[in-house]
Amino acid sequence: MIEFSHVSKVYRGVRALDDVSFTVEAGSVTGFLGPNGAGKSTALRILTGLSRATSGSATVLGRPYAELDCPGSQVGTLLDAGAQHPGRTGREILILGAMTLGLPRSRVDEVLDLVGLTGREAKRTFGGYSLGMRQRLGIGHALLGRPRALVLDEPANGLDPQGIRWMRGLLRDLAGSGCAVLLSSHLLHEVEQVADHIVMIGRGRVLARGTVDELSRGRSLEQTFLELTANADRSAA
Ligand SMILES: Nc1ncnc2c1ncn2[C@@H]1O[C@H](COP(=O)(O)OP(=O)(O)OP(=O)(O)O)[C@@H](O)[C@H]1O
Repeated sequence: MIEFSHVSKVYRGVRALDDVSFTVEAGSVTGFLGPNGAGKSTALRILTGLSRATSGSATVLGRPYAELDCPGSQVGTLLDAGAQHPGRTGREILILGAMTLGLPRSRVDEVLDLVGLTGREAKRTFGGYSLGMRQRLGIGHALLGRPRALVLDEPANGLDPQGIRWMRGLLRDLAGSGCAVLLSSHLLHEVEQVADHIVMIGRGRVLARGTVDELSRGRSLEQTFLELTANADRSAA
């Protein structure tokens, strides 16, 4: 469903990704974990056609993102919740997204309901939105076209505890209906609760992948994460 195959990316001498391979199956949530600068955003940008791999390939639904027909209705993406015009209202942003995808306006109301934004909040301009509201709107925007794959970069960032619980339920429901969900996060505890599979990267390389149980091996996921990333730092030094 989502596949990275031997993806490497070099930015002017900086190796941001080094031979990254993993898959995300339909009907599952994969948490993509790594410390700052590990290469998570670079990988997600390559997957969604915003950046080009130096070598290797990344595909969604069997094809590179740029080659998908109407990608917005097949793959939902949220890479930067702040990337909207500050003068547009939340509703206008969703209406524009719905129009681009050829969807009726009724879908906008469904999505607002799904992400828990009230009619009053939807009438406010994006510039006045809190980070949590931006995340909710961004997730709603990603879901407009009822995509079969969802790619989210730090979606829980800025959400309050109720928001985090809401998102967990939403992602589980989406996976339950067959969607392939890939999300990056720093929130280990949160990822532990929502993900079926984990991929840990450090310094651009996959350090470990497997189920939460396989990776934590009776300890906390945090301990495994800290140990693996420290080892990666030591071997790079
Ligand atoms: N456009 C760019 N030009 C040069 N180097 C870049 C560029 N984008 C990312 N990098 C470098 O690539 C590496 C990976 O960065 P990336 O943003 O993918 O990491 P990340 O895991 O998403 O980090 P964070 O959790 O801090 O967002 C870093 O060393 C970063 O400095």
